[in-house]
Amino acid sequence: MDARLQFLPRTAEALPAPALTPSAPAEPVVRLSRFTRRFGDVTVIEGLDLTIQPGEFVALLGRSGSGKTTLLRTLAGLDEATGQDVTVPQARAVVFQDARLLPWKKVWRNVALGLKGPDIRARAQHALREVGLGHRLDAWPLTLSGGEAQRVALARALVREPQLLLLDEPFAALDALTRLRMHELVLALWRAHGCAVLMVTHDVDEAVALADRILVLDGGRIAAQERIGIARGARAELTLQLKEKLLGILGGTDGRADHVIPFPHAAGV
Ligand SMILES: Nc1ncnc2c1ncn2[C@@H]1O[C@H](COP(=O)(O)OP(=O)(O)OP(=O)(O)O)[C@@H](O)[C@H]1O
Repeated sequence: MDARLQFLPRTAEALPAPALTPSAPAEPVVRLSRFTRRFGDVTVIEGLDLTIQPGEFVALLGRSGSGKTTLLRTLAGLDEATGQDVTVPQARAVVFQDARLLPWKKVWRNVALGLKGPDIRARAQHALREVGLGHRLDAWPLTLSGGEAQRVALARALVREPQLLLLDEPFAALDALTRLRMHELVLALWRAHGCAVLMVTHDVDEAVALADRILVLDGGRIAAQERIGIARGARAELTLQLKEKLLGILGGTDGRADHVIPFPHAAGV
């Protein structure tokens, strides 16, 4: 790890989200041990170990086809993990690149999907307020912008109070300004809810801006990881330095990990 990253003090902003009690050593929310996934003869992930602590914000980078979505789908329970040692919390939620709203259900009903009880509209309303869309409760999904639809998808995830929030390139389809606003929103929601986050992204800048820890998946394993022990507000000057390092690992030149020339694996972690 870069010495500058290692020795800069952690500030309050960089500490885990507030729902945690620092005195109680918490169990990890995710524990994968020697996890392997094959599709036919092709091994996508091999012998991968991964632990995520409560309240931790982890970004997962990797070239196209490196298995990021496969790993995320396993953690979401959407892919089989037969015979594997996989520990994930029951309370988990996923947000994909596209919002996947049901167009025939009003916005609040999309958020409340699967919830039970007399107060589900109020719960959906609360979640929609959190993402700044309290006024679009009765709107139809097709009347929303792309950014608004992703906010609804976030509300739908958070209304379930997940211990683990899985984000699969959630901002990739948004314009640059909307993406920056969504970064601020996700950080605010993460702090308010105290859940652990695993975010798949191709965007090194996004990973540096948001995460406590960045993992690079390559060759079916975690090829590198970086911990960022400084406040998010103070990261701008580090971005270039860290970006160069991560792009070196990914073998890229333009900030998008899927546009890169093959590069030898970095040292394991
Ligand atoms: N259901 C499946 N059947 C067969 N092969 C699959 C299946 N799902 C994924 N794969 C293969 O596994 C590999 C990893 O796919 P995955 O979608 O996890 O990669 P990724 O890192 O998320 O890629 P991208 O960045 O392009 O989204 C790819 O080669 C893909 O073709």
